[in-house]
Amino acid sequence: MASVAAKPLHLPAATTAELSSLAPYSTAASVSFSSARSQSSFLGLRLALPLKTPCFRKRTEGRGLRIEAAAAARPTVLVAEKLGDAGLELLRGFANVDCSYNLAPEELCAKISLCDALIVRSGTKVTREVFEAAKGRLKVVGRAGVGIDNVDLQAATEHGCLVVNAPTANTVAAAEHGIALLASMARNVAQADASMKAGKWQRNKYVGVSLVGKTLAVMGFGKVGSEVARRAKGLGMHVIAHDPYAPADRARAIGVELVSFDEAISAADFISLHMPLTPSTAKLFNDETFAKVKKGVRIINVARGGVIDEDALVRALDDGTVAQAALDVFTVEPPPKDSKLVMHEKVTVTPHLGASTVEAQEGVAIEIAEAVIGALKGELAATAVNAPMVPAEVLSELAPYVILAEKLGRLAVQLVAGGSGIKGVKVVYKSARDPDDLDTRILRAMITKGIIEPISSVFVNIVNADYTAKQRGLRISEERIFHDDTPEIPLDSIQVQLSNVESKFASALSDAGDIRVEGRVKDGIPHLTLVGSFSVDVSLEGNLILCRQVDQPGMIGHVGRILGNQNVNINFMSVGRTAPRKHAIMAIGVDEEPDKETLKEIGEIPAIEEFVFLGL
Ligand SMILES: NC(=O)c1ccc[n+]([C@@H]2O[C@H](COP(=O)([O-])OP(=O)(O)OC[C@H]3O[C@@H](n4cnc5c(N)ncnc54)[C@H](O)[C@@H]3O)[C@@H](O)[C@H]2O)c1
Ligand SMILES: O=C(O)[C@H](O)COP(=O)(O)O
Repeated sequence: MASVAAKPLHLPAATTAELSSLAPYSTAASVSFSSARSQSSFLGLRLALPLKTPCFRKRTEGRGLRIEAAAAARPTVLVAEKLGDAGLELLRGFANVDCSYNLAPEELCAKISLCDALIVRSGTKVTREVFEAAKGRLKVVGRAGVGIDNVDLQAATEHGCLVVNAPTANTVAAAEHGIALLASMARNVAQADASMKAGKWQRNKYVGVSLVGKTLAVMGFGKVGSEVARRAKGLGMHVIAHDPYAPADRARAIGVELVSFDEAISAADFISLHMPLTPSTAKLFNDETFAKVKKGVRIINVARGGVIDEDALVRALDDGTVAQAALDVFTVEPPPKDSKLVMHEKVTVTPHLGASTVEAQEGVAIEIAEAVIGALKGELAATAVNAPMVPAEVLSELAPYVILAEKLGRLAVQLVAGGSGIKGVKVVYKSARDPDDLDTRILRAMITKGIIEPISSVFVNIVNADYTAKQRGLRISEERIFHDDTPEIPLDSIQVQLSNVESKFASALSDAGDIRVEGRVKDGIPHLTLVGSFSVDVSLEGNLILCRQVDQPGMIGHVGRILGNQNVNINFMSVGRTAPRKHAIMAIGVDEEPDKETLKEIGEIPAIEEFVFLGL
């Protein structure tokens, strides 16, 4: 293989396509492309650049290109429920913040198309209608808390909208509230308080039960459940837990035994609920379940109202199966004023106060503001709910491979002859890493983006890549090949194969008849290294002309002259051949897009057998 560098390499610069993709948006800050590129590329520029007025100036800085928004336009964040001041302050430093609380569903739908981000707590239903009404502008929904059962995740994913939550800042508050309800229920604090305020002194009526030595079953041994368990042990309780997905050693470490569902509910004097509301936990506590509990059990729920069949609970309270219940959450919030459950004398209630401490709300507000700002900047949030969580260090290591992956997808799809329809995509990663040490989800998403975006109006990002591929009937399979090299480098090469398609450039077909392109990262720059069965070596910047020719002297000069005459700048040229004087492939990287006449002239060179122009 001969490789001729016609010009020194440039670091990746924003292409014409990228610049034009910025057009419908303006931005709060600047987006810069340097050798490693900004993380905005991972989620797609449209996620990073949310606003409307296009007003960019280009200026070269060192070896990269920087694009800055000349307009002072900023993204808009709609805060639909009360959020702590510290979080609001952070948001205001970056975006226009509209705090509009208690919006009716139609008011939310009316506002949302003007917003780039929406922040809610548990009181706002973010339905499919909201995503549809957003008309593609909404880039991120931030749930200032843990439970995301009020957000239609499927609709968010289909619309390429990232959902992030604040999963840790209210854990202790919720656990403390669970313990507060446990203790106050056992000692009838709320009932006795109401009675005294009604002028009564009922010491005999409000005899309670002790906690020490009693068995508490923690149902759902996650963040809140394990904190409740820890505290209950401090109160001298015997704690068991049921959680089908919790590791036994985590439970053992705090002296808690993990048991089956039936064992837990039949042994417990107190049952505390801490699982999420999902299709499999909805109404998990029902008539059938209450039939198995120890008679006179007491139940605490600071998880979600929907995990209990509330009518069944009223029946169980009425017949004494359940002695008392303490509830912070309800199937419908707020519950109806005449709710039998809320009004039941054996029930202690609070209006979803689990997360409502000053400390927790400050923490949640900061956690969600940071996640939303990060997402608007195009970074992958560590608390993403509907996208793969890729740690920052992994992202930065994979940055050039992410660009390579998208470009290979873009190249491969442009080699398909119209009408042949792509079905199967195979990606082969060659790496010295153990498969567990190489997270390819983001690479797969970017290949999908590269394949789908040039042939459709769909905007693909890491959130909706798998969904969009499935929608289009695109099957993407991945294969790892072990490469005997240093595992310091995450990948040796990425190969993209499109099966069962015809190519407009027959030389791109492998012996098996698949379109095949392979690339590597060299000095941080993505390179194309294989087309069909031909080795080449060309940096993936700007545009590419691929020619198959009879290998003979003067070809490089001939094509170079035609391009030069039209003032088309060549940034790289590489020739790969099967054998001297047989067939060769010439890959030419060009900064500008040659006009049709120029391309025709190249095609008319007698030794050129086929050629194709590819925009990257
Ligand atoms: N009342 C409040 O204000 C308040 C505050 C915080 C959290 N919450 C709610 O508490 C719940 C727990 O929050 P978290 O932060 O601990 O979440 P988490 O994800 O850390 O823990 C949930 C646990 O439930 C387990 N689980 C799932 N399905 C289960 C099942 N069928 N049976 C038993 N366990 C199951 C999971 O394995 C996980 O360990 C959530 O519903 C959350 O919305 C309420
Ligand atoms: O899931 C949660 O984080 C809690 O239920 C808190 O909800 P809230 O933010 O509406 O108080």
